Amino acid sequence: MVLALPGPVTAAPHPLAEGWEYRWGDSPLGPDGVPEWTRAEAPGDWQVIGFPSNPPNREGREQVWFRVPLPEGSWQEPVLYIYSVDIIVQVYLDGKQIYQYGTFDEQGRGRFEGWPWHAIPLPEDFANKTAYFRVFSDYTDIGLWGEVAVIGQSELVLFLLKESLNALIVGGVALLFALLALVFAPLQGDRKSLASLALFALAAAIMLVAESQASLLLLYQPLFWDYLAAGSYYMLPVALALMLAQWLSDHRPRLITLIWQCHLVYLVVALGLALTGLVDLSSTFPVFDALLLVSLLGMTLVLAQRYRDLSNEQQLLVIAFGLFAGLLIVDMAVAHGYLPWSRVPVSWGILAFLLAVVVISLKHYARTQRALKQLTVSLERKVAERTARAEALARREQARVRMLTFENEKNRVLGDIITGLQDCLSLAQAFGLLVQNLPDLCSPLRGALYRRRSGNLFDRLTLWGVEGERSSLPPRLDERTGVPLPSSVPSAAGLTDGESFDRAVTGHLCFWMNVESVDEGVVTEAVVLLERDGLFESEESGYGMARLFTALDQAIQRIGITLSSIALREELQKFSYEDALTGLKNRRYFDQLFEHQCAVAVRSQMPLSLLVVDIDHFKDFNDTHGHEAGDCALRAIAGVLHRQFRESDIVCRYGGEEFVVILPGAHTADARERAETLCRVAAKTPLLFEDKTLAPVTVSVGAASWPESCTSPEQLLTLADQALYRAKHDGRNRVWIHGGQAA
Ligand SMILES: Nc1nc2c(ncn2[C@@H]2O[C@H](COP(=O)(O)OP(=O)(O)OP(=O)(O)O)[C@@H](O)[C@H]2O)c(=O)[nH]1
Repeated sequence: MVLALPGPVTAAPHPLAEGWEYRWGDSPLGPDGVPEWTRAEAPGDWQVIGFPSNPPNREGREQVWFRVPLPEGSWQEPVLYIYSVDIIVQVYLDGKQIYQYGTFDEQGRGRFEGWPWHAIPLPEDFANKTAYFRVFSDYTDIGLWGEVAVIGQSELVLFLLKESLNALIVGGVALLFALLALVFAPLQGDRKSLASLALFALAAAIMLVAESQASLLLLYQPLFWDYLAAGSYYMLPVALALMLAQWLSDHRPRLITLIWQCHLVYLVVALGLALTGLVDLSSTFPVFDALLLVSLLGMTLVLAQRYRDLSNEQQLLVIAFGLFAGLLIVDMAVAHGYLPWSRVPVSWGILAFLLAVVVISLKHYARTQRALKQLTVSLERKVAERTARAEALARREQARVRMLTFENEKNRVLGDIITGLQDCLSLAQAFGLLVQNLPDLCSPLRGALYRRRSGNLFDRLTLWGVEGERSSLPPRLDERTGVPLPSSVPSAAGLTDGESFDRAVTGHLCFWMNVESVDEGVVTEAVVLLERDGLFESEESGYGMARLFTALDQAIQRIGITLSSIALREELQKFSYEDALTGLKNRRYFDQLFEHQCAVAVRSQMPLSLLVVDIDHFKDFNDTHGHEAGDCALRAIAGVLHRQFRESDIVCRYGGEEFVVILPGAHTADARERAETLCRVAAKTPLLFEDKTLAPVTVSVGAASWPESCTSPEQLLTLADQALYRAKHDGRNRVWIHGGQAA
């Protein structure tokens, strides 16, 4: 028993710690209706007891009397303060009932009406008088409970407030907790855990306030506060077990689930029965306490088993839980009289538990903040990376669009070049066109076009984009420039790797323009060298350069193919104008050219002569030496003709053993002289055939000149032919000039 009140000082509270006696049973009433046991002289067996609670040998009895002498002292408005009574009481002094709590029936029984504190007003002359207490209880405990003291009315209020202070403060803190947890529960990930914490804190707050003695100062409704205290008290194990279930969510023991379910059911059933009047609220406490004891032990057992599996934070909570549970058990033991009465600081256990939660929550908060910070940093980094990727993609896309536009433009230029080339009759004409248009195709790259002159030597045909002096592109290409020569590069088309070109010509792009001819097969007819600086300097340069290179390579291959067809056509054309046996121009060529030369002569008023040359007795020669020898003779005379006349003269085989020579600008005298020389040289030219030297053949020549022989140059052939006839007729191996004489 702890009486927290100060010692017996006048005007100070005086605890009634001594002189208590008890007596089982109920007093008979005297004729005046006053219980006889309130008279001092009444016979009876009063037993001494340390404190008027739970006298020994109860044996199911529900009625007991206590008495105590009241102390001396002077108090302002003295009251007899009793913390509480199990469960109803009447107080007598001087044979008069001075107080009653609860209703006693005729059998001296009554119902539970709450556990309020009692302030029993005392008359002024109470000193040294004996106070009698008639108590009824069908509860486990019987008698007075807590402090019993004489105290002044105003001191009592202060005393009650002081005693309740702890509970009120902790209750307020717990209520704040509950509200915070309820507010944050919907926002946090572990909302079940927070919700059960909120439930615990709320139940603890209500319990502490409802159980505090100050609550009755606010509202003197003992049963209301007791129901509130009971409900919140019964809710505590539900909230506790729910919290444990959350902590052990990985391996939630069924026992924990069973505990909170049982307590919830008990709460509803007990309060329901008490509220409907089927049982007294007081009688629900012992059962609950027994259940709570079992539950606490069960929870402790589960936690002890799982203690090692728990995190440090959970272990801290378990320790706080242990403290709280221990205080609860002590409180129960005090309440049921197993331990002497004292104020058990259950509120401190609740506070410790809540503080542990605060510490952990703050730690969690700090950790969450750190994680959030890290998440923010990593998100920002990711956003930056994605932005950079998107920008790079956009730049690449822009470059691709530029490239496509560039390629489209180049394809158009290439198309024009190919169309132009298809109209060309000769390679010379084709290269003329390339000189004009290749810069367009290759721009903005600076470069030059080289054409093979002979062997491995290439002449620069054109240069674009740079001043000649400052160009790194050489005027000629040969082995010394480092450009791979056609003979050492079997297939330029196979080289599609820019690096190969780098190795070939450092700093330049080099393209081979291959042309296929009947005579020589595939030869590199031209080389295009491009300076690679200045274009696609961005990060996509590798990509752009590779595409550009591929596009140009394909374009130049197409040009090469087109040039090949021009070369072929040129060769075919050459063959159609050339006599295969002698290599001289043929009659078709003569016909076209003679007409042209006639026109030129008339236009330029330059003289024009024509010789018709015929081998004499060629039939006999063939017959004598054979046709092969005849061919040999034809080639020999062709050679003489080729050597005897100038570049500007045109020598053609007219057919069979007959030749014609057009002499632009030659008068009759010139024609005569040249024809006579021809006759002489032919007659002296030995014929080598199959290691034999045959006798030379002679030729007869008929000649005619414009304007001496005729008015129109077109008449020259007829006139020269007539002259030839005269030369033959006159004996052959001679020259006959039309309109003149034989030579
Ligand atoms: N071997 C060879 N003989 C040819 C060729 N073209 C024509 N001839 C021959 O040339 C001969 C021409 O004979 P003719 O027209 O009678 O004249 P000719 O024998 O030269 O007598 P003249 O012209 O009067 O001196 C024929 O026998 C032809 O077969 C040729 O390409 N090769």
